Amino acid sequence: MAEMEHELDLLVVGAGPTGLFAAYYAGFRGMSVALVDALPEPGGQVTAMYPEKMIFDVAGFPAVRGRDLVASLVEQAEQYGPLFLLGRPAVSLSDVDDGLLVDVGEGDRVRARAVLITAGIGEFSPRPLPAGDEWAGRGLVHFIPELSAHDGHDVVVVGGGDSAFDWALALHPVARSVTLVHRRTRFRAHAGLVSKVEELGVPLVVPAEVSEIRGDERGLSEVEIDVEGDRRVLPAQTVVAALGFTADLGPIEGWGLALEKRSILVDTTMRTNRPRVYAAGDVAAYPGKVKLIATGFGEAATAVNNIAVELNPDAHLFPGHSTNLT
Ligand SMILES: Cc1cc2nc3c(=O)[nH]c(=O)nc-3n(C[C@H](O)[C@H](O)[C@H](O)COP(=O)(O)OP(=O)(O)OC[C@H]3O[C@@H](n4cnc5c(N)ncnc54)[C@H](O)[C@@H]3O)c2cc1C
Repeated sequence: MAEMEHELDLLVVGAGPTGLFAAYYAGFRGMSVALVDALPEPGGQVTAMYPEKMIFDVAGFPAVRGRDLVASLVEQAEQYGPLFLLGRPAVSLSDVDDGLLVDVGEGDRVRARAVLITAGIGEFSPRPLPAGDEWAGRGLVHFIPELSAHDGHDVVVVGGGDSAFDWALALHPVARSVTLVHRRTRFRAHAGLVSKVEELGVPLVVPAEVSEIRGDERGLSEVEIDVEGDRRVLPAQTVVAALGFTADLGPIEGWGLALEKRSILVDTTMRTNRPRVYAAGDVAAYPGKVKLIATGFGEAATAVNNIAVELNPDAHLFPGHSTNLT
């Protein structure tokens, strides 16, 4: 495929809650914007780790399910038609005339007048399932963007933490069967969550390890597990390897930014030490920082309004009230 170069006012690196809200805000301020994320789905930590959990501390929502919050953020951002580049890591950052050039993999680049890094805790890599990671994308998944894709499936969930039990709970109403397999007899998951899954009658097979995944070109069809030396075969069209994620700022650490531990130092305008490069959300550090969704939203607005002035010195820092749009 031909390599592409996109040219925009603002590139947002990371489509988690902070990046999504920043994309909305940049559109509201009249900027053209692209969002790049290494994950194939937007929503950052919320989508990857707790889409089914209720969140109670997002302003205006007494309770909101993770996936619903992400869907609303996407809908809000889409009003201004941002370009989504998903499943693409931002690899390098270099200065060019009047802006910055970011390599987003596969030879594609984004030329932007400013860059806002909302990379959270970095790129996630799921911990692999040793006995079958070659089935990834063919029935083996590490997280589930759309529950209905597993409608009527026999599902084997592997893991013993909160996410494994969250997936078992979420899949139970749609799947034909759900079985949870864990290599230890004790679970790291919250006891209340374990009880809920037990009450649903989901078999918890412990101590057991997946020894082989089998199937054909259409996808996987069964999972062989080793239960203390006994081999058992479970039918499965989906295996959820909920073994956790490792997160790493990766290439961003080499972008010449002032860092503190694994975060990017910013001033009160969210500006980093590199011209026209800003940071917000979990990845941004300053004294007194609190890493929460609510904080990221405020920082996104601060960053984008300051970027608006940096790109157009005649613009006002205060954006006006969104209520004036109607
Ligand atoms: C289990 C759990 C429960 C939580 N519960 C709550 C809660 O109740 N309330 C609350 O306020 N917060 C909660 N949090 C924290 C909250 O999820 C984070 O504060 C929030 O997700 C931060 O959003 P963000 O957009 O800044 O970063 P993230 O959500 O981390 O998103 C960053 C995105 O950047 C992408 N990225 C990173 N590096 C690159 C790169 N080089 N190129 C392309 N993309 C890249 C990542 O793939 C990711 O999608 C919880 C977190 C966890 C793990």
